[in-house]
Amino acid sequence: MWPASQYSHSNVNQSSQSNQNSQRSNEHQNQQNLRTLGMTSAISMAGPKPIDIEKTNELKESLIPYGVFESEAELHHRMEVLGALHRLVRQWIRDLSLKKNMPPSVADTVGGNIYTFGSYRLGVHHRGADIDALCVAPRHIDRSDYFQTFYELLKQQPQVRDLRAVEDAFVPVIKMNFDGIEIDLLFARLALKEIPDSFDLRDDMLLKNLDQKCVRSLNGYRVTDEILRLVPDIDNFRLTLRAIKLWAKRHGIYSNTLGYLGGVSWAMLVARTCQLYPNALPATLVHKFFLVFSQWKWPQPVLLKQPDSVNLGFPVWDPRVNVSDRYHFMPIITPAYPQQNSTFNVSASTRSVIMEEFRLGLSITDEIMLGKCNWEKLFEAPNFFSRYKHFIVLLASSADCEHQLQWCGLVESKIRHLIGNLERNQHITLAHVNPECYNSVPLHTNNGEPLALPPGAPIPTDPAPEIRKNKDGEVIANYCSMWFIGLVFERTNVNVDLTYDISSFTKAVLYQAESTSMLREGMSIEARHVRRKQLHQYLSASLLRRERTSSTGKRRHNATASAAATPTTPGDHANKKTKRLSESSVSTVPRKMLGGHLLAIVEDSAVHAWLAADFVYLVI
Ligand SMILES: Nc1ncnc2c1ncn2[C@@H]1O[C@H](COP(=O)(O)OP(=O)(O)OP(=O)(O)O)[C@@H](O)[C@H]1O
Ligand SMILES: [Mg+2]
Ligand SMILES: [Mg+2]
Repeated sequence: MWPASQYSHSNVNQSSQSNQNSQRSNEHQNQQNLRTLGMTSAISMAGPKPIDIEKTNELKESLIPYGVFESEAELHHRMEVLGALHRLVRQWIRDLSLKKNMPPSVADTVGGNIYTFGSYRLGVHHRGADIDALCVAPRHIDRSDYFQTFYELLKQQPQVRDLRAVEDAFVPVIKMNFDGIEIDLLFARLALKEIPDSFDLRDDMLLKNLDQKCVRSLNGYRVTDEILRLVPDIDNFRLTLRAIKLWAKRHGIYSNTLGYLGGVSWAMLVARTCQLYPNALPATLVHKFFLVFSQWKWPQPVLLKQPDSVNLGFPVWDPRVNVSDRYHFMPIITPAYPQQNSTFNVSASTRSVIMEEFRLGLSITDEIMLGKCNWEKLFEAPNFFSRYKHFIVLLASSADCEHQLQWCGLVESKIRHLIGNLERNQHITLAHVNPECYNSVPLHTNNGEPLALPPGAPIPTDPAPEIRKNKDGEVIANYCSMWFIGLVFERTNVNVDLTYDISSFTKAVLYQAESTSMLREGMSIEARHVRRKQLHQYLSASLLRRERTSSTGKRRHNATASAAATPTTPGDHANKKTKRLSESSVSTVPRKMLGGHLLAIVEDSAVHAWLAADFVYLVI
């Protein structure tokens, strides 16, 4: 039987719900008060005034409607899921040890553990968030075993859905949905004969002789552990971080993949704020967070402590040594050896979007602290779609639900390269990617067969429209996901050619899919320019209106617009391009071919563009 208490210290989620945990945080606080936290002394040691207590209570209340806190039953379910996973790991390691000719008496003692990290371990995960966990195995169990036999074992479990292995990633991971809970499970093999039950992974020397992938996999746990140790008061840190994470999600700047900040980066910024105001309460800490980071002199790094001087030869972030580290836009450095910049994906565009949000956050929290408005204002989602006149819509389609999950993962992980390409275009001042992924629901005919429609087309009823089929004559369902990028141009009345920026991106994605044998029939990627008034062709009016209503987390929208985006197969582009142009809403505009590029002369001199996977031309 899996001992739940084994995890009570590392897995407790809301400290207010656990005496044991708040006891731990008090002890922790006392220890922390004895030493200076962080790289500098505190900005203010001031304790709370009655108004801070009042504002903090209001803050806590205002978070509730957003599903930030889980119920006891939901928390309990997570513990059960972890228990089941732990038993599976133990069973797998034992069976495999026997298969590797280990005597049963020894196989019974080699152990193996699950360690949680990330937001769940920090105690700040919101409802529906994933659990990040690390499977730690003794030395005779290999990474290849993990991706073969353990994967197979998981596959046999009736509670496991959406199982996928990402073996060649920078940090290899098995992802799954275990009885309703999303799990990211990493693997590390230690150079030890056995892994005792409550084994501590803090010792840097454990990393000696481990391979890079194991070191990176252990890093998440070690970082989370260190963050908790480096904040002066864990409860205040947690509530502040919950508020900041919610704010960042609502404002579309929560995504490591897309070049904004991910959970661990937000945690470190909040931890630094807590160090600078060690006795402040969450309301003040949220306010000070915006004060500190709206003024931060990037690329000056954010560090939670003096980096360790361990030297085991693993690469660490150090701009004195690595020239490339000097070009990072917003370094936020993890506190455990080997220290890394957690914001490697941030670009000039994403940093300017984040900084603008910090400034707005400061002015709103100024008002809140003065009693001029309440916390809801901080969590109001700005309307992304009314902010820009021009957008690029990126469409990723495939023929099957499972393919779509994989395909979207790959495309999303590459979007920052498209942003990079657009940023380098001299006519573009800002390329602002919205981290939301919108899904268009496959449409069906009266016979229940799937249906694809070109953008802008009304949904036909009778006669039944053309059904897309593969080479074997089977009907192809169309799953299409969309991302939107808002564009700001430097000026109007110039010609802007985005052909290369777009096509180099789509080609690179297709190339990668092909070279990793991921590409399947029906998978396609396409980028189109749309103007604000054309957005209704992609997003339903209610969704466009809903921009301001509440919801948390990374949403996957169903964008049931009057028309679903047209999926294409990679070989389809040439035909589709001509077709799309002739169907375009600007078909009355005179056109002529210029040097292989279509030039559109737009009478109202507004920006116009046609984008295809391999063709883009803008006239401003
Ligand atoms: N860019 C990164 N650099 C360093 N560590 C990272 C990075 N991204 C993820 N990690 C590690 O993996 C952990 C889990 O990542 P994940 O994206 O699930 O974030 P999280 O902190 O758990 O927040 P969320 O609530 O969004 O899941 C992080 O806490 C961190 O330890
Ligand atoms: Mg997580
Ligand atoms: Mg995760």
